[in-house]
Amino acid sequence: MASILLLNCGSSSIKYQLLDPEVGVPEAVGIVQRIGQDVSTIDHEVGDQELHDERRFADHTEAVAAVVKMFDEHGPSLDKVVAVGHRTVHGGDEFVESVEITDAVVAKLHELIPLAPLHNPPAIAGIEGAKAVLPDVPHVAIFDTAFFSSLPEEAYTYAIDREVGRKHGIRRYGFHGTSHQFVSQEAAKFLGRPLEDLKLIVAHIGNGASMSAIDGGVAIDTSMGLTPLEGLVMGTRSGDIDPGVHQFLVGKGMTIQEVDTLLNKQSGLLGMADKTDMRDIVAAVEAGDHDAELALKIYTRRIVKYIGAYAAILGGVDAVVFTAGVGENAAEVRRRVVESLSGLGFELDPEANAVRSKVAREITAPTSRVKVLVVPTNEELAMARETMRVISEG
Ligand SMILES: Nc1ncnc2c1ncn2[C@@H]1O[C@H](COP(=O)(O)OP(=O)(O)O)[C@@H](O)[C@H]1O
Ligand SMILES: CC(=O)OP(=O)(O)O
Ligand SMILES: [Mg+2]
Repeated sequence: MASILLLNCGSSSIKYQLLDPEVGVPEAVGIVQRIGQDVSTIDHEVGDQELHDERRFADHTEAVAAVVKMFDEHGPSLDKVVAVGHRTVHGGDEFVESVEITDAVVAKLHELIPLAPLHNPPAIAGIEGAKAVLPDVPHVAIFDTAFFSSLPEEAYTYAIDREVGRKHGIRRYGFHGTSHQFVSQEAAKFLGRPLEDLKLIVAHIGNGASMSAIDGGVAIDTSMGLTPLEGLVMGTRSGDIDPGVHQFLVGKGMTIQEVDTLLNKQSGLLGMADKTDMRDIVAAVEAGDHDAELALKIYTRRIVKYIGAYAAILGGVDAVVFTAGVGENAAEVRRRVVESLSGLGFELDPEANAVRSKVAREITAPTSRVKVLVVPTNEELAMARETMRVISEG
């Protein structure tokens, strides 16, 4: 029995699991939410016990301590943990694959904070918090950016002055890589075809959202860029926008910091319709709310645009794959996207699309020119496997 503790520290949350990668079924699963707000919550599931607590966690350090306390009080014991895997969003140029975390690695992660200000500080807090409690086991950093280190030069280079680009390391990195890779492998298994033969478009649509074009298992393009702001419309992020907006708003009296906060935290679904959660958006649309309807149209249109672009870049597409919180659960989003693509031969199977399930499934009709799949992601399982690989090779 080799239990691995997996920590996925987001900007305001920590998702965690205790998992033996060979068994695949978690021994414990939990989530801390609304870290830093007036009331935070922690939910810890072990066996058929579901524990819930509400308290303020001022930061990720306090939240990690609360997670450890849950394990101490309700189990399972962390004594048999052999390694800890940490989701680490930005690896920059420095890290193109997972690494065992040393003090030097933590120092580099600090240097990368400007590239992922919402994501890297929580990861560092998670690493420091978990190392304090489990100092004698290896800790492994698994980078969102690693899977996209295969991007061709013409996909990762921005069309700006090349000296400025090189000097400051301005390039597309791509994020959610662990999920894009895992889901593409699962899609190949579902289709019963070798991944090497498949042209796939993966849409990882959660609170943060990104798409990728994957040719034979290799990522050749992705929608997130230097930072996790580019690309799709997200819960609070604008995604693609005219870069001229920055200068324009600064001219109107905003500071560049305020513009950055606007685009990262006050835009997307929240900015357009006052709600970040797709369940609330869909409910508002059903109630006839015009802002929510417009937000959903903009949101789905962006996904449709990327599908068209990536089908063209790939030179054909075998399957489009939806995953993550919205992709797996929001049938209305999938319906709108697939129906918009009818001109390209996409044909939705409405009954299959309405099914709620935790397993991979197809949601298009047998006559559809392109298959559309829903494939649940499991970043924690992929992270556990990766952690085992690093420590056994280490
Ligand atoms: N049943 C549901 N129907 C529609 N959307 C859902 C449902 N459950 C979750 N979501 C959406 O998924 C999002 C969370 O997705 P997730 O992949 O967990 O995101 P993240 O990892 O970025 O926190 C929520 O903000 C919500 O918009
Ligand atoms: C990189 C990123 O956007 O991550 P998340 O979806 O967890 O916010
Ligand atoms: Mg996520």
